[in-house]
Amino acid sequence: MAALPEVVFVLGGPGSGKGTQCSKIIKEFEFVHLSAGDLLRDEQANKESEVGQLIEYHIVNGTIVPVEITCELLHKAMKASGKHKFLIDGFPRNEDNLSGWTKNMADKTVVKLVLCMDCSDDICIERCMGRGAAGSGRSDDNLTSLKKRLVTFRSATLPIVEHYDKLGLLRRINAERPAEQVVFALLCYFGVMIVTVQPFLEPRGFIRALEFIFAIAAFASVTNFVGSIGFDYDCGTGKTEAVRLTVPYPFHLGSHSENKILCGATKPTKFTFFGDYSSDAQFFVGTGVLSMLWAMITVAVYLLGEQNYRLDKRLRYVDFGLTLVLATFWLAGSGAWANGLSGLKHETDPVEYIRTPQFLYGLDMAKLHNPRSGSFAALTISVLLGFLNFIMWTGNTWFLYKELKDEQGENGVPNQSVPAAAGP
Ligand SMILES: Nc1ncnc2c1ncn2[C@@H]1O[C@H](COP(=O)(O)OP(=O)(O)O)[C@@H](O)[C@H]1O
Ligand SMILES: Nc1ccn([C@H]2C[C@H](O)[C@@H](COP(=O)(O)OP(=O)(O)O)O2)c(=O)n1
Repeated sequence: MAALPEVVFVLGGPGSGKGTQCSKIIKEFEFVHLSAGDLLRDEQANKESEVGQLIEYHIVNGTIVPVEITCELLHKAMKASGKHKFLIDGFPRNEDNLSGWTKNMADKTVVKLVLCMDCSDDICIERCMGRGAAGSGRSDDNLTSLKKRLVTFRSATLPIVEHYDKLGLLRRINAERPAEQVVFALLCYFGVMIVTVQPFLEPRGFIRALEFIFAIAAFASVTNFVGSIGFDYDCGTGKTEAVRLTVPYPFHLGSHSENKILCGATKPTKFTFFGDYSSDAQFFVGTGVLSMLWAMITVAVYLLGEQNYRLDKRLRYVDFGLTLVLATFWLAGSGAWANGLSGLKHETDPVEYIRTPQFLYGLDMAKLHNPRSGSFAALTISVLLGFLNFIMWTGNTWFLYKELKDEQGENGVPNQSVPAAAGP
């Protein structure tokens, strides 16, 4: 099922800079800017509109137009854009706006964030008067309308701001600073809330973060493993000496030997194993390292370049292809490593070891007693982690495939692939 359209509301007093900042945000982020005030002014300017006069009355008096009108205009504009992410400025402005939105749009959209532009009345008035003097042509950029609008903002809009604050969706911005500083703060919020967290709330990003952790866990449990077996050596003087032989990664047992001085002898005794399980272990570890690297690269891309990732289909095909290859590697690697581990356990069984004279160099086997085996649990867990990785990478292949397919429009045009048009 396709995700619901996302909405960021931008609130603030008249002249606080909502429109100015929205037009800067959409240059950096793939959002469509919809200004409730602009939509109402356009409707009011439409000679055929039945509600034009009603809108004009509210605008001049600084009061709020009934939500049925505003919500329908917003809904129409959202549908007409064909896009998925909206920056809605100047809405919801009162209780009526909020309940109308909740009734008609709450189940069709997700509100991701509410930005509030904090600005003193004096600065708001100064900016709106400046906007009027610069030729905005707006019937409400005059002192009388402005004073009424500020009263409306305080009495009707601030409770809505508080409502979103309680929901944890509100971000306040000091809008009195120069526009460049304000936009910097806003872009940080967008970066953190929209770009950083969002990809990890979707299956692709969430599973990729888990894959990163589980790939490390899988190969680290093999590379960090140092197993051991032990037994006692009878010195023949009533004394025994404990012998411990290590079984280190990469488990090329034939080339690993240990020299031990036993019972004060002048020459050391060489102990070795037979067998080679290094190719199974190294293939498994290699798959883990490759997976970790790919997960790291894609996590960085999701974090810093989610938009580019969505826009560039080649990137998504590469992600899909490599994820599929790594899923296959995990299956092959885990299977091979499970088989290798069972051979390794057999080869390093201490009971067998002390009974097999040809493995020992000039040792009297009758002097070896009390075989002790170390724990291989970490390696058993690594096999399980390998198969878990296989399941995750296969699952992610499916989600990446679904994403590629879902975002394919009717004519093969990706639904979200075109950056938003510049706003007003
Ligand atoms: N940070 C700012 N510093 C100075 N002037 C600003 C700033 N932000 C906006 N303005 C100016 O103030 C006026 C009102 O801005 P606008 O974005 O239209 O506000 P709003 O949409 O909140 O009514 C515009 O003339 C704009 O150029
Ligand atoms: N949700 C809304 C938004 C605006 N209006 C009306 C009433 C407002 O005073 C005017 C102008 O809104 P606009 O957002 O353009 O005004 P400012 O950007 O805050 O100066 O439109 C409304 O009735 N309901």
